Amino acid sequence: MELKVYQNKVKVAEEFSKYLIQKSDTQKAFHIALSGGSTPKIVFDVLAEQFSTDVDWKNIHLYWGDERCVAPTDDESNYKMTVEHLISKVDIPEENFHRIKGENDPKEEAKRYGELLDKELPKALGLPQFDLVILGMGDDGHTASIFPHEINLWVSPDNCEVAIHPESGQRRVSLTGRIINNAKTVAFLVTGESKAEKVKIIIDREEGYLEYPASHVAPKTKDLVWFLDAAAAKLLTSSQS
Ligand SMILES: O=C(O)[C@H](O)[C@@H](O)[C@H](O)[C@H](O)COP(=O)(O)O
Repeated sequence: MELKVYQNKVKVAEEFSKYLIQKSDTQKAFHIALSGGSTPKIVFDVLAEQFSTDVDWKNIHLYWGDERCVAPTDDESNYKMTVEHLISKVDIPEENFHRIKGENDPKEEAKRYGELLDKELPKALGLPQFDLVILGMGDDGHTASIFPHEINLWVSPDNCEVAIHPESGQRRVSLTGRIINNAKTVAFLVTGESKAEKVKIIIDREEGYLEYPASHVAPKTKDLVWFLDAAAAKLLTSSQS
């Protein structure tokens, strides 16, 4: 596991953009699972506005790690956010992005998307393999849309599951642990003081850390990188950050 700590959200966004450019510069299809949330929004803005010509978008294939069960025009939609902050600003072919259809019946969509991954992604150890999975982490330690109250979904035998937001009751379709941990690389994008306590508990494996889904992110390749701002990393000892 590697920790990369930067002064603020914009610096995290700039440095992650450079990291993504370096990782995806392979002249062949690069499959990414995107996250929702406020941190990726800033990353997408910076990537689109400062680095769009540095990425060979025809080789980039975008998927989502989770999606709210809402229409693609709904302000809650991760797809809508990604279109507004990234897709609409870069020259990525229409056939290169594959949204989770939040307007569909959740169970049927979880099945459909799971089958899409089986069909479209390269395989490793018999499972679909992303080149890069981008994850956020909620204040409660959730990641993708696997929440602490449904942590059993992490070990689902399926590629995708239907989850329920603990406060709003909103249904979501989420990748499960078997796909996330089969990725070549997983990058957390975590910023803000509200994350500091869980970042410390999870990274230091403090008592009770396994209650938090984010602590179960452990790619088999061991290629796990945390991009943190100083606020989210403030409780880590200096040797770690
Ligand atoms: O659909 C979502 O909301 C995200 O996938 C979710 O898992 C997000 O990454 C965390 O809630 C952190 O969000 P912030 O980046 O806004 O803190």
